[in-house]
Amino acid sequence: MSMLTLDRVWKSYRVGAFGGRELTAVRDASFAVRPGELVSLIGESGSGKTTIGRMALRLTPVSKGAITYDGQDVSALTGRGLAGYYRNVQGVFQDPFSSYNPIFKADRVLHTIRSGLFPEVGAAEWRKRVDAALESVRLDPRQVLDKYPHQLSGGQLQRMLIARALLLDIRLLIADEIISMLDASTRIDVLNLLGDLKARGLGILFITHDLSLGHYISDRAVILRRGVVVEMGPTGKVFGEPLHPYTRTLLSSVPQLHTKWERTPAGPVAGAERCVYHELRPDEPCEPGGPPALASADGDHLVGCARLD
Ligand SMILES: Nc1ncnc2c1ncn2[C@@H]1O[C@H](COP(=O)(O)OP(=O)(O)OP(=O)(O)O)[C@@H](O)[C@H]1O
Repeated sequence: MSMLTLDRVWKSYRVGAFGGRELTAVRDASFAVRPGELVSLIGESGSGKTTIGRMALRLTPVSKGAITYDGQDVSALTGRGLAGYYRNVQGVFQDPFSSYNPIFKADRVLHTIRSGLFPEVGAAEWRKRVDAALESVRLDPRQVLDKYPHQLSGGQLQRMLIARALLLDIRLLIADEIISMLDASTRIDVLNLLGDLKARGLGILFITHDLSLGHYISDRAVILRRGVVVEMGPTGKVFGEPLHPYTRTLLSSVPQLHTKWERTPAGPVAGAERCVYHELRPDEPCEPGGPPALASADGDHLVGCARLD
């Protein structure tokens, strides 16, 4: 069973002077994350990835549709239900420095959990749990405890946030661009760590604009373009046989050694004249606001209309 499910989720922001204009950041998005599964949510800057993560964490409300966790509508949670949700679901974000208060020692993020959520656990036992959580993110407690944020590297701070999530014994991690700011070797370490967590049964929504990283560890990939899921499925299929021209454009624009990287062009994507969606569903109309669902090309490999913009 899926733990986190997005069911036809929309998000509109009020923008412009006095909020007079509406910007639709997410349109009709549906996908799920299951226990022990890493789902990559991939798209360019501005495609709505962070908005989806923030809605799942209830940091911003859903405009239409529903996000459910174990079948319960996340928007409807209050009081204890909401507290219980955050015991199960936590987010880690791109900039680890912004999650720490520079005037407090970094391990405060680990200790405040005890007073807030585990007051029954004694100090010695908590210390043991903190050490175990740090070791499971491959940090040496002696090197990171009792330090201020500026005395630690971005990778160490990022891992400490993951350790915090583990101390909470969460079931789902929403990881938003968590490795973008890390150096190459630390990135691989954190990716490997996510692989370990997955093996322990954690579900992970891995938000990234970097296809090569998305490919490395993910079980399923969801490709987002301008707030619309254009393709999704097992990562091997999406990357091996991309069906939507946007996925192909993204894949072909992954920087390669010795070639100059051009950003993916704005506007209609190249190759949109072939629409696999309409080959599968020739009777669907193709018009703005058109086909809402994705068509199945091969089991759980789904594709959207290539012509909708
Ligand atoms: N609080 C907000 N108010 C108004 N518009 C917003 C708000 N947050 C995001 N947006 C807009 O919604 C769209 C999607 O933004 P979002 O941050 O979700 O994209 P993203 O794919 O995560 O991009 P990035 O990788 O750059 O963070 C963008 O056009 C953005 O400007």
